[in-house]
Amino acid sequence: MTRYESAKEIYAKLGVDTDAAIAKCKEIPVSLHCWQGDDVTGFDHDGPLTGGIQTTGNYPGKARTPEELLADMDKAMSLMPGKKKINVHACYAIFEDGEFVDRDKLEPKHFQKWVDFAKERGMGLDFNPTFFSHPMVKDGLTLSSPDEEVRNFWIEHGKACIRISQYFAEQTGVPCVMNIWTGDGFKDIPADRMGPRVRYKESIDAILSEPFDTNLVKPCVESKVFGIGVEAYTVGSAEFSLSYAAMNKDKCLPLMDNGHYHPTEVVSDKIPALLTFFPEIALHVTRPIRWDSDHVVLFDDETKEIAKEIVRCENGIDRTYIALDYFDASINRISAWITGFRSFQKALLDALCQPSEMLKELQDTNQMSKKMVVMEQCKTLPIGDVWEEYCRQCGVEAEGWFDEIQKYEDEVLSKRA
Ligand SMILES: C[C@H](O)[C@H](O)[C@@H](O)C(=O)CO
Ligand SMILES: [Mn+2]
Repeated sequence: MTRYESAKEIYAKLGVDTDAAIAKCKEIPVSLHCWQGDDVTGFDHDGPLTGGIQTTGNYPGKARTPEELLADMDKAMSLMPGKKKINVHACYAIFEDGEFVDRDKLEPKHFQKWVDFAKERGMGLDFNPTFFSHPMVKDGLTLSSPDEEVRNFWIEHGKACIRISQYFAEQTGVPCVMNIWTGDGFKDIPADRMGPRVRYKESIDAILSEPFDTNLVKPCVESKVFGIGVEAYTVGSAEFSLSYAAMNKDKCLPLMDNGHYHPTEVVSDKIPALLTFFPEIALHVTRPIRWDSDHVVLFDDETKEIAKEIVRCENGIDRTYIALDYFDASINRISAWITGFRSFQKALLDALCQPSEMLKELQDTNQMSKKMVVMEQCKTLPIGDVWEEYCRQCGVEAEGWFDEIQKYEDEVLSKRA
């Protein structure tokens, strides 16, 4: 008997069909963020990363060109099991022959290489307007700026991104999630907390007035508690973003990033709360350490709980758009990509292998002692053997893949100046 056959029998005793779990896991798309590959630099500016987020570390070999980034992404994806989408930020526009247009003038053609790349690999694309690392971020503000010229520039950027998202969806045949996040806020106590929020609301309204097919483009608003340099006040707070999405349910989704809340809050508990009211939601899965530090996602307790809620909630898998969002510049970036993606895949597989129906029944019949005992039992089930089988069926190694990364580092990354 193989290890998988033995594991299958152990799970079956709890009513879990591991073959079905493996088959389901292969169907769930997880969006891989292009920005882990170059520390959120992009191709449309030379300046540093600014606007409330920060990468730390200086590991050699970062991608410097579109060709290098796409090659690195390909290498990373070749070692990941499961279904992927690709998440692109607007600052990753690829210009041909010295052409340059500013963010308010971007067109689908500036992302044609991304579209070709995704289509060749049978993947969908997600998109993000880039409201940071740009001179039009004035006094730390974009869509909420009191300066009309600044606001209009960023509204035009947002509208351009809606058109590009629609193009992505039409080209790939897969809906495109378009996430609006700005770092707008203040370092110290504001005198006017409402004015920026009213302007932010009106600016998002203006962006979403751009015509688009709501079946193809899924605009989201991402909240945040605070960012570097804007410690006192964030315009797009949790209450603001959730209220905006709730009032515009027909064309906007709430996006929760699990690094964007107070450290004792958990997104796993917020998922069923939001799915009670919203037809669809979106997630950025990350790993915060003390703050929104964007460490590489691991197979840790909260990651497992997030996956369990996606799987347990009514049609949660079909109603949740999952994307990863982390950027570690202190380690091999391709290894970071793979470790985070695999960790979330593992969490999804683990969630699909839980005896969820039985546990729910125990809860609903108030058999809490037995529920606790079974939940504890589940923690030592042989998920590693199911993972091994999942990876085998997906054509990748379960473990041992780091040798490939070391080889790529020696042969390719180390040659980059
Ligand atoms: C680059 C992303 O848009 C960014 O990380 C955003 O989603 C975020 O989480 C900012 O803290
Ligand atoms: Mn995020």
